[in-house]
Amino acid sequence: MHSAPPHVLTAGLTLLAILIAAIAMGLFRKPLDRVYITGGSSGLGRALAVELVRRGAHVTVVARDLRKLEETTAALKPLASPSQLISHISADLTSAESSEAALNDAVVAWGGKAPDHVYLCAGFSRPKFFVDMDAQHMKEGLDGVYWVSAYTAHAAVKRMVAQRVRGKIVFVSSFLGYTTFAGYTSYSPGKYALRGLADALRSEMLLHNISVHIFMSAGILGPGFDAENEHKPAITRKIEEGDKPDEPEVVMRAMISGIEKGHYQITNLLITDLIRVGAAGPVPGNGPLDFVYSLIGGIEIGDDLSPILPAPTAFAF
Ligand SMILES: NC(=O)C1=CN([C@@H]2O[C@H](COP(=O)(O)OP(=O)(O)OC[C@H]3O[C@@H](n4cnc5c(N)ncnc54)[C@H](OP(=O)(O)O)[C@@H]3O)[C@@H](O)[C@H]2O)C=CC1
Ligand SMILES: CCCCCCCCCCCCCCCC(=O)[C@@H](N)CO
Repeated sequence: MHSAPPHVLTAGLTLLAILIAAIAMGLFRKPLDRVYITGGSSGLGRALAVELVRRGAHVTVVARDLRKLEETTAALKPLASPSQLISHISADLTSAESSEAALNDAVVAWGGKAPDHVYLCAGFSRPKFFVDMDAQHMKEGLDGVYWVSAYTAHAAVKRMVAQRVRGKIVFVSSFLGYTTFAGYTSYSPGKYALRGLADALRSEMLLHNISVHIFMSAGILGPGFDAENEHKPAITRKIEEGDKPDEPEVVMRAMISGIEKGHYQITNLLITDLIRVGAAGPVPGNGPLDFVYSLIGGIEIGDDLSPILPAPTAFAF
């Protein structure tokens, strides 16, 4: 019977003690994800902030209204452990300068490190007939739907690539970024444009190990939806009866589940999938069911919405 000589035992025990101490000090722990959420003070963005704080990330939310932001971080902090950094930044993201400044502010808390997850949830919608709007309304549409995300994506990608941070950029477009109808002449252009940006960026970011996703959501209940409904033309309302909007938490789960499945274009409604397979272009699909969708989605409906509308179409303009 051989037993280990005492000096080997001592060395082994010392190594073990060092290992236990290192684990206790968190030396082998993966650093927490640094998450940047635009539009994080309301609706989908806020639901996402809550979820990602619960999952243990550092979370910074960005929006304009400081009061809503303060209220949001006050609700987030009790969900976080002491090591998680929770903060907010007030900025109007429709300008390139303030978008870059907001991101610069955010990274200070992370020791200058770029975010590894960027969620672009900010956006708004004011449905109106084209004939009734002025040039200012048209411009605000593109600013508040396209530029509000494009500038932040640009600032974030520059930092992430420079620092070789692998991560994710997630755009939030809409069902109305594939197809559209009366009432959305100031909204759909920006949501289509986001898809054009994301499609090209997805391809470029393969070179940098950054995955790009775009969420083509159906209706989301909440303050944004209430505001758009105040002035929504009756025909717009009527066409939308084909969609039952969901609570932000439900929509947020569909978005996260799409990301986890590795989907590039994420959907949360069957009609969106039918339209996606016809409209998506040269980007990855979501699996074998896409073929089935394309058979149904290929049926031409033109301007006759009767197969999908719940009632005969008598519109009050
Ligand atoms: N609601 C719906 O039915 C649908 C919505 N979407 C899209 O999903 C996203 C979330 O929608 P929803 O949950 O309704 O959002 P909400 O309207 O509830 O919240 C919008 C958020 O974006 C912020 N925001 C808006 N404009 C700016 C700006 N210029 N600069 C900085 N922050 C801004 C708002 O804060 P603040 O005003 O303080 O700046 C708020 O935090 C949007 O992009 C929307 O277009 C897609 C499909 C359906
Ligand atoms: C030409 C083809 C027409 C087919 C119509 C069928 C069903 C209607 C589904 C409408 C879903 C709208 C969800 C997105 C809403 C949105 O993004 C805004 N609420 C913005 O906030």
